[in-house]
Amino acid sequence: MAGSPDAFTGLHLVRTFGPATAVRDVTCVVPAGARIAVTGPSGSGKSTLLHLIAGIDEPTSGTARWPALDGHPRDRPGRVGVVLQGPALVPTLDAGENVALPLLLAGHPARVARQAATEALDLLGLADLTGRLPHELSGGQAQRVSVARAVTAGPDLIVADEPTAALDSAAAAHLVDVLLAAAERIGAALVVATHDPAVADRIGTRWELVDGVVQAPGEPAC
Ligand SMILES: Nc1ncnc2c1ncn2[C@@H]1O[C@H](COP(=O)(O)OP(=O)(O)OP(=O)(O)O)[C@@H](O)[C@H]1O
Repeated sequence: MAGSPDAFTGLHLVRTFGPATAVRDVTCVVPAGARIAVTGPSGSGKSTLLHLIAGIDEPTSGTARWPALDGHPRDRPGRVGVVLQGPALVPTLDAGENVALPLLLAGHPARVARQAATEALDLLGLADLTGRLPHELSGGQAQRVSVARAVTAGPDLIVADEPTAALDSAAAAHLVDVLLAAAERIGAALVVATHDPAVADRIGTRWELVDGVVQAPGEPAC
């Protein structure tokens, strides 16, 4: 998407937790429509970097910007879609209600939110799951519903932290299909943290994190 503003830019991002430095001077750009896999060993800072990119955590120093949003994600509900590790659906709401939630929180009327949720589930081939409660879903189905929830408000950027971690290889492949299809349909950039080389290969550009620093041989992060 040449000419479109970048989804995210990070300048000298540092995030420390007490004496531990999780992200160490990362300068990176997520262009509009990009497909980026963030890989690296356990504890290398993948989740921390993704939280900074999603705007759900603040850097200790450095600058995080979302040019496509013209503001911070906290002030632009639904414009950054987030899929977190593990079960993240509200257990008392059915799949359709979970997917409608970001729009309800952004102040849309219930009827509009429910309609958009139905369309998001439909587009991703998940319509048959609409009325099911989270405990009636498999792990893979729950993660696919989480993707629908992340995209229902039409974000510019989708951030998914180890979305396939608890899934077998077939369910992981299906989840990647759903993520890529969702990003394509809404024209969003996609950043996925993963341990799984097969998942990383399908996403595209790879950022390798080592000890809080992005190593991206042949494919600079900035
Ligand atoms: N809230 C926190 N409080 C203290 N330390 C933290 C916190 N979050 C992360 N860390 C530390 O920061 C470092 C990076 O953690 P992070 O979760 O970002 O790595 P990761 O690459 O996502 O790991 P994994 O692949 O195991 O999920 C680790 O040393 C971790 O212990």
